[in-house]
Amino acid sequence: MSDSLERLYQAVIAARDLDPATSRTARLFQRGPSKMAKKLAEEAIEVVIDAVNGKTEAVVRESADLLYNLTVLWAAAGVRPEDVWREMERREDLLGIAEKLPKSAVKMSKALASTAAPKALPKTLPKATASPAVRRRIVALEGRSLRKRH
Ligand SMILES: N=c1c2ncn([C@@H]3O[C@H](COP(=O)(O)OP(=O)(O)OP(=O)(O)O)[C@@H](O)[C@H]3O)c2ncn1[C@@H]1O[C@H](COP(=O)(O)O)[C@@H](O)[C@H]1O
Repeated sequence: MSDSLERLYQAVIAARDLDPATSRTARLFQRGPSKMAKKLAEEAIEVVIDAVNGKTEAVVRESADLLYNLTVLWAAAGVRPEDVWREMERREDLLGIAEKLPKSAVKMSKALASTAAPKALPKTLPKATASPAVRRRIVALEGRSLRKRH
């Protein structure tokens, strides 16, 4: 998928300077980031509505529109696809799966950091039987405390 997105991103960059009368991408660049953001939000809502209504094919089509509008906004914001892949890899290394740090883990790590003697983290992580949320939280805390040691 990342190859397709990277090809699309390059095509969007190339289309930026085309004639807005014939290129939708050039027209989006001409109208600026607020129009791009509006289109991206509209596409996201269309994906949500089609998914809730079980329209799988429509979800596929609208998701392609969503990704197109996302790459346009990335280009306008100076974000490259590889910047996003790097962030996803960082999260995968930290949490084992590419997702944001659970809010509760952030709160817990702040609470632990504020106590005088930080509680020692378990030497070994709980067996895989623990719920993913628990495993992620401990891994996340370990990740944050490791960062703090630098
Ligand atoms: N991948 C896409 C792409 N995906 C979706 N779209 C456009 O995004 C629209 C989907 O958004 P909407 O549902 O809002 O469509 P719409 O309601 O007709 O649009 P508006 O009335 O809101 O303007 C589609 O109708 C397409 O016109 C795309 N337009 C261009 N590309 C690629 O972008 C590159 C540059 O193309 P041009 O913009 O044509 O130069 C090329 O590689 C294209 O393949």
